[in-house]
Parts: sequence; structure tokens; C-alpha cells
Amino acid sequence: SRFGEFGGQYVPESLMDCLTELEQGFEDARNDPKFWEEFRSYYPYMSRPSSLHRADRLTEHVRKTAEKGMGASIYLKREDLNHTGSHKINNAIGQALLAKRLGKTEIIAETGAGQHGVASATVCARFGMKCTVYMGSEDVRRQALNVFRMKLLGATVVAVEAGSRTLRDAVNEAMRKWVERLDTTHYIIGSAIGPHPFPTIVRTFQSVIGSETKEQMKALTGRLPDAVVACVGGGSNAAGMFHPFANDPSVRLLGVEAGGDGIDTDRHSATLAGGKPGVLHGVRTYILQNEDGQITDTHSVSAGLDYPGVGPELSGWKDNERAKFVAATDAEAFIGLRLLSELEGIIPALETSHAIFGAVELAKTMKEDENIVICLSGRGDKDVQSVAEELPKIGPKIGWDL
Ligand SMILES: C[C@@H](c1c[nH]c2ccccc12)[C@H](N)C(=O)O
Repeated sequence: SRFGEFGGQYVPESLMDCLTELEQGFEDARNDPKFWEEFRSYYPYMSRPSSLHRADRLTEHVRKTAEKGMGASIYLKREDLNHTGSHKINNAIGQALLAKRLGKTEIIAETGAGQHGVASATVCARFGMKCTVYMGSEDVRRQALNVFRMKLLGATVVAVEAGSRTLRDAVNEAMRKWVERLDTTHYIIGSAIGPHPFPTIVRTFQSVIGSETKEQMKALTGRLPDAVVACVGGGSNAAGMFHPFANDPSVRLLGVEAGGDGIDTDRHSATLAGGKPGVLHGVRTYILQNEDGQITDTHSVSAGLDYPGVGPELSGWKDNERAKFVAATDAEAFIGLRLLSELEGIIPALETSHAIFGAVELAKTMKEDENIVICLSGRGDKDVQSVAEELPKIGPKIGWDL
């Protein structure tokens, strides 16, 4: 349950029973081939395995702007083509099957941007389980479309009025409610955060991303990729892409956080770049906090990365330097979004756009015979409206100015 000095269970006594039962149930399932057979039986529904292919024009763009002989080939792992439009379904299906195995009949979940809420509501509809999603009232207001989708999928959305009325308050409320209804209820947490065993559970289900990537790159290129890149909010898609490569030192791991208006401002969500170790939501990890230890308000143009904590496993990889973490600002994320849209005809989620910008910068520093894979964690349909107003500000069409 430890990732270096990070991880653990910093929770009230009343939560320990829940966590102990969950840990035993998860270990049981994880070691049972029948559980994984059942998980894979939903691959057609999830649209797994997700495809992986080369981004030819994005690679060409990098080579035009890099020095001679430089510019790694960029490949895309298409988690945006999964059912519900992101990697979130991997964790939701896995945890719902685990809940059923534990004899639970209802699910609770938290959400901020709404993606995890929608994924949880989706699997509960599929499995016939009652679903209650806790969501900060500020997020209910600004993510109305996803609230509508959750209700359409049969879930109940509870607006949380405490604190900043955003994601971190939704996590608190969901944990409080879980303690009250442990015997019938499982809490499907939306990212690789929270007290042990949650970060391990989420990373295990999301590892389908990295495991498939390893196989697909060996088939396509005959070897391991030289680097893999993922955006980092709570860290679920990054943990899932990185973990299968953690013991392959030749594979560089790059996480790209939300730099907002810049990490030298107080308006960003770059927890690993600008935070320090502390405790949040029952786990020791890097968090954005002021000198009194109060959690600071975060900002990102992408709601999915807008979280003041990060998974403890990523904090461990930062401290033992297995992974490198950088931050892309809102403006740089828009550049990543436009590059992929105009050069590959793929509109990525704003969260994912941070990883695209980071991967392009990394590719410029690598040789042409090297290969990078970007975890394309989500599609951008949800963002096109909010982006439309911003786009003119970031200058002319990128694709044509080469
Ligand atoms: C990424 C996902 C999410 C859901 N729960 C989270 C907990 C911590 C960090 C992120 C999340 C998203 N923000 C959402 O609200 O669904």
C-alpha cells in the first residue's frame, strides 16, 4: 500500500472496515482467472482492445520544426474511442464487477467534470445497479450536459454544497456516504487517488492501456516504445499507461500536468510540479497547499485535470525519478488540441491536449528512429463549445503555417 513515502490509509477508524473488506475482495478477484475472464467478456461493450496507430502528419510537423535527423515517430493509443469517450470506462467496468462479486447492489461515485460520473452511470445501467453520483454544485452548474447524461442513464446526481463545491468536496461527501451504507454499497472512485487499496485498484484496471500498448508496439515496430506520454489529473490514465512499463528502464515515462495560467501563478493544477507532500482524501501524496496546509484552489481550462491532489503511485515515481512530470499551460493545451485536430483529424479532450503538447516537445528532442506513444485518454466532443470562444485568440491555423 506504499509507494515510497506515499500511499497508506489516513482515514477515521469507521472507514478501516470498508477498506479492509475491499482490499481482501480485490486481492481475491485479482488472483481469480474467472474474474478476468468476466472483465474481458465486456470488451465488445467497452470497445477494447483500443486501437494504436502512427500519427503521420503530427510526426511530419515535428520533423519540420526540429533539427535535422531529430523528431521521434508519434503513435496514438486510442482510449478516446472507448465507450463513453475516454479511459474512464476501464475502471468503471472493473470496479462494478468487483462490487457485484462483493455482493453490493448499489454504487456511489464522485465527479467534477462529469466524465467519471457518466462512466459510473453507464456501467450501473448495464449491470442493473443503483447509481448515486456526488458532484459539487459549482460543477453541476458548469457541466450541465454531463448532469443530463447521468440522469438519462438512470443515475441520481446529488449536488454537494460544502467547501469549494467542486470535485474535492464531492470526494469527501462520497466517502462519508460510503461509511453509512457499506453493507449494500461500493464506492467507485474516479481516479488513482484515495486510501489504499483504491490507487492500486484503479491502476490495475487502467493497466489494460499500457499492457495493450506494449503488445501493439512490439507488433508494429518489433520493440518497446522509447517513451510513453499521458496527461495527469488524478493520474488514472497515466498510472495505467506507465505501470506496465515501470520495470522497462529503456521506456521513458512523461506525465503532463495542467499548468493553467502558469505554475508561477496561483492559477494552475500542477500538483507534482508545484505541490509538496501532504495528506488529502485519506492518502499521503503530493498536494497543492498553502503554508498553513490549507488546500489551495486550482485552475485548469480542462475540468478533468482540475484537482489539488494526485495519485500516490505517481508521487512515488516522481521521487524515485522513474517518471518525469512537466506542466502545459491552458494556451499550450489549445495548441495541442489544434495540432491533432488539423493534422490528424482527431479532436482530443482538453485534458488529453496537455499530453499532445508535451509529447510534441519531447519528440523534438529525440531521434527519428525513436518512437513515442501518447495515451489519447479522451475525445473532445465535450469541449468543442467552450473551445470555440478561445480558438481565435491563439492565432492562425497551425497546420497551414508549416
Ligand atoms: C478525472 C475525473 C475524476 C473523477 N474523480 C476524480 C478524482 C481525482 C481526480 C480526477 C477525478 C474527472 N475530473 C471527473 O470529474 O469525472
